[in-house]
Amino acid sequence: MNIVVDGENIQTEKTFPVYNPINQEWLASVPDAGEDEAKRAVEAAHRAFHNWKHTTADERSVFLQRWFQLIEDHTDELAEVMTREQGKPLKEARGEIGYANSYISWFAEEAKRIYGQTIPASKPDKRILIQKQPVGVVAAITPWNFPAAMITRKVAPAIAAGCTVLIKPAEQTPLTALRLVELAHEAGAPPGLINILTGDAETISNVWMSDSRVTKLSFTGSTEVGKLLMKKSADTMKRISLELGGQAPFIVLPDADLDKAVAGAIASKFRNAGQTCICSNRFFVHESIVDTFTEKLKAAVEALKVGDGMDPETDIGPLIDQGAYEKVIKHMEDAVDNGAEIVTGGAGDPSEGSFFIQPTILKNVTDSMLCMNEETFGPLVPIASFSDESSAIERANDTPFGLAAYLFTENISKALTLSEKLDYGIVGLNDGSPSAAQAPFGGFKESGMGREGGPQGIEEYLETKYISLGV
Ligand SMILES: NC(=O)C1=CN([C@@H]2O[C@H](COP(=O)(O)OP(=O)(O)OC[C@H]3O[C@@H](n4cnc5c(N)ncnc54)[C@H](O)[C@@H]3O)[C@@H](O)[C@H]2O)C=CC1
Ligand SMILES: O=C(O)[C@H](O)CS(=O)(=O)O
Repeated sequence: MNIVVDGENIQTEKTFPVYNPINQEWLASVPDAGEDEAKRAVEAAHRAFHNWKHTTADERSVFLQRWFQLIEDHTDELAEVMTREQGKPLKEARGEIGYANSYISWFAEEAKRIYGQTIPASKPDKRILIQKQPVGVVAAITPWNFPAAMITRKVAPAIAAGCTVLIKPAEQTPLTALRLVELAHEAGAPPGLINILTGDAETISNVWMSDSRVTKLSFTGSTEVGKLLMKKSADTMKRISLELGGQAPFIVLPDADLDKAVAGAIASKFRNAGQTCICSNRFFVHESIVDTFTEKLKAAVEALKVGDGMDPETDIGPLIDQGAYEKVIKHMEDAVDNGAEIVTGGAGDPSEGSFFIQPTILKNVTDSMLCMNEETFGPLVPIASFSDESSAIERANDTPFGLAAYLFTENISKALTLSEKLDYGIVGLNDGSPSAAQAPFGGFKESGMGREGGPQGIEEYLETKYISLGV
């Protein structure tokens, strides 16, 4: 696989391997780009920006539609690449390609709706005109858990807005991103519009973060790295969008439809083997229904099949690496050591190089346990009970994170009033799968800043200018 800078396929002397997380099988070696390539990419993107920003909305939309169609036509191929490098089940990978593509189709339309304004002036001899202009060269740094969607969720609005892009995908999952960029060039991307580098994250990002020609950073990943990049953005005052960690509460009120709540728990917890930033992480279930809910959830969890993502029957693949595996086991063991009980699951596969963990439910969980205070990022369901709603909301909000929360109730006034009290950017109300390209995805507090998707998503790549006209 090649990286692409200024429309050219580039190889480097040094490369690094990409492995299949299910068996550590070598899949490919990709360029280990460094400072020189990172600088070349900025040159290319900056040069291309001075052309791309003058394209019409229709021209940008037509390019995005062509890219969309090529991705649509290559769904099976892209999904297989993703499953092999990331481990998620093929059916989920196909779903992600469709989800990733929905951002391209959404912003192919939004490109044509970048409206300005005129504002009535306070003086008769003035006219006030508001315009939106592209922010410039965008650095996009993305995580391994959604190797396609996290690319298009940034690149599509940036291009629609008239920007050019520098992409650094996660080292664990570069192959999907490289293939997406290949297809973008088949769709007619001009040289320098989309540049993608694989290599040492710190080396590449240090070049981009210190170059004032890079005017925007869009990052998705851990809060720790997000904070680091936010600091590095200050020297050149880059505009920044950060989609960071989560620690979603999942609250079940006594009047909830328990079948809906169980379906919502499965959807919000086990997608990508629990490796999504909006996965439910802490379950708060009213004491009057906690036993029934737990039994129903146990039956649903025990029906999930753990295995090779290439097997169409598989529901849960391996975790991405040893570190991810060890973190989930640590959370599980800490909870049991402090009094939690395993309802089902509880086993990992300790054989070397295997990162499987059985989907696990813990009951009698208390708020002091690690799994209730850290993002587990794995197939673990810690269930704590509550007696009154206000304490449940208070405990749900008691975290530095504020990305997604889930609430199940059939009482509409409780649904609305309690959703309003949840300090989260996303609330799944009787819904375990809130993500959609039409919705502004993003968090409060240390879960990040800015929004991706929805009408707000393109604003991240636009500057607002007003022209004061003397008449
Ligand atoms: N809010 C959201 O939408 C999402 C948040 N996340 C969060 O990210 C974490 C898991 O994803 P990871 O890929 O492990 O996160 P990560 O933060 O380690 O890596 C994300 C990206 O940042 C790069 N990176 C790592 N260290 C860097 C540095 N010092 N300078 C510049 N770039 C650097 C990586 O190469 C990768 O491309 C979890 O905490 C998860 O919650 C992940 C996906 C989506
Ligand atoms: O990386 C993630 O966890 C995604 O942002 C979640 S989603 O948008 O795919 O739901």
